[in-house]
Amino acid sequence: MRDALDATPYDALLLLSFGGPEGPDDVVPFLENVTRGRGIPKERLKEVGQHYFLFGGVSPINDQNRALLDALRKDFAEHGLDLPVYWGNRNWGPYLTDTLREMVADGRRRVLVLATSAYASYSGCRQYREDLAGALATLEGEGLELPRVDKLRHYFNHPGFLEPMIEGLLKSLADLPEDVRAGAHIAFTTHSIPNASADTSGPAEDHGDGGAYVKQHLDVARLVADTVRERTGIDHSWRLVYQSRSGAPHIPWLEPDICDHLEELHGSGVPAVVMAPIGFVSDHMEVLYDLDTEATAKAEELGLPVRRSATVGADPRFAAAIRELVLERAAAENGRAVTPCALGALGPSHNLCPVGCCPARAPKPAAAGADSPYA
Ligand SMILES: CC1=C(CCC(=O)O)c2cc3nc(cc4[nH]c(cc5[nH]c(cc1n2)c(C)c5CCC(=O)O)c(CCC(=O)O)c4C)C(CCC(=O)O)=C3C
Ligand SMILES: [Fe+2]
Repeated sequence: MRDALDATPYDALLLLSFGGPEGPDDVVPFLENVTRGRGIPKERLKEVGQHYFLFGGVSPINDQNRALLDALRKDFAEHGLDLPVYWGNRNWGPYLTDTLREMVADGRRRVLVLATSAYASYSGCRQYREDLAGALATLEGEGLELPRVDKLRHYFNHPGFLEPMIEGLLKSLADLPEDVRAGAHIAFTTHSIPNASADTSGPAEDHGDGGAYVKQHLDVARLVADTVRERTGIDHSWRLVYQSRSGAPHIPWLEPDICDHLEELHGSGVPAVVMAPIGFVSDHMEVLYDLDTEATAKAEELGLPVRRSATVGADPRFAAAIRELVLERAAAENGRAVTPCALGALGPSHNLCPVGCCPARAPKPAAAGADSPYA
């Protein structure tokens, strides 16, 4: 029998995600929650609403988070790690504030947060930290004793995040017709963000020359492409491209867009493409609509064979990686020496976001970082 694992000082893990509508009546209020104070054009919102209505008003993201919760609980139980796992969202129920209130009622004092975003950026990191601060402020206003909240480091370069991604990509390549397979190009995709956010993503030392967001994605793309070459013997061409752009057209966002990229590839005689959404943790709406619907229709129009590879989702290797990250962080908090696990050229990401990491346009309190107003 294995020794029980110990996550002290932590007494709970909180899965913190985006949230999504669960039926047609939820779509408009959900989009209002997402875009409150963010200046997204009305036209774009109508369009995005249609994406959800196309799927019955249901985002797949909630079921994927339920599957991830199951995978985490199963993995923890199998390894004798007695750590309760909770779930709260930024934009739809179960709402973060309600979950945190429930955690306080259950007596949780040291909470470790797993956000469903693997990379540094305002949208993928600080915005979640702002939501945590907002939830803590609400609970403080209710006179509750606040738990201490920490956030797990970015896991984009953890083998448990990368291995399922590589396997999915190999599967998609194998699924292409044989005559075009060897010549297939890999389009690694992630969410486009404003250039200004990309340039200031990550700690200050990364700002300016593209920022941590692009650097981290390029590191993953290179690693995955290298591994595919080692395993297949084929050197596929690849590029990091972007999807799901919103915001006003005159504001520069990361480019090229996947659809423009497909057109360009077709024009230069590339025989097939695999789209690999390395920027996302699960097959949620951005993947189902922007890649599987829109970009796939574009490829069909061009007569370009295309496949889309799977995201990690609730893969048991990802759940195991989260367990390892939890134990790694617990050891660090206890002052024990640990060797953080990370592949690629960048090394393990910081445990505590430094002051000025992924700044917001308008500064707001953010928890679980060096500038947190909550210890
Ligand atoms: C970096 C990043 C991630 C990856 C990291 C992470 O996963 O957190 C991500 C994930 C997601 N984004 C999602 C949905 C939306 N994002 C929007 C808007 C925006 N996203 C942005 C960035 C990101 N977004 C940005 C810079 C905006 C512009 C407005 C702003 O500055 O805040 C809008 C408004 C309409 C639109 O413009 O599209 C929606 C509906 C969903 C849920 C999907 C589902 O329901 O299955 C998920 C997982
Ligand atoms: Fe988004």
